[in-house]
Amino acid sequence: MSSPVIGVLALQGDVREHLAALAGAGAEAVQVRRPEELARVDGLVLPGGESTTMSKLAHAFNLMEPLRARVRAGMPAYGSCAGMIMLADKILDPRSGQETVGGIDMIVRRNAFGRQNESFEAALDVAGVPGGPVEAVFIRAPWVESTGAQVEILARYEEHAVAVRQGNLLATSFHPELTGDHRVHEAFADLVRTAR
Ligand SMILES: NC(=O)CC[C@H](N)C(=O)O
Repeated sequence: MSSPVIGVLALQGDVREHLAALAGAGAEAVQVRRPEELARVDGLVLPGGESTTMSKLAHAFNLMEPLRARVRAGMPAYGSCAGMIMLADKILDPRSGQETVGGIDMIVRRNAFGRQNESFEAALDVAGVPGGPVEAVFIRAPWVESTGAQVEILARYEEHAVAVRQGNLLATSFHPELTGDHRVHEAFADLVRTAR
């Protein structure tokens, strides 16, 4: 089967790292900054960065409604960290005017791990990612506060859900794009192939 074309939302954040991880996972990876570019991809990664800024830029680039429409229509999407926040139906503690694309029936808490623990790493078993624990890098990460019935929790750190899936939507609190381990991106690329 030909490799799927996977976009990385390139408004802000660690776009390059996701492009490299997708290439490492055998996908064709392209940047998405305009509605025409979004229309051409089979799946989309929403990177880590700053969800408030990403939300504002998505509006400024006329991407918010097209993103919502494609997610509603079933396009596979994967959000890491700020990208997870973008895929959440609800933010517990949004900045004023902060909106999300939504799609995953969950409430997330931004910067949830707090000052003492702003950045840390942990080896986590992630359901659907074979081959042993994933080295998970958390940077001012959100956690999932609560989920609806359709949401599958794929990983937890302590008692908190930090990786989830609902249908074709995948989200992690952590940043697999920073470790050189491409298994999470491979799992997402498989999801995109299956959905095509
Ligand atoms: N590394 C990250 O993506 C941080 C996310 C950031 N704290 C936010 O609220 O968007």
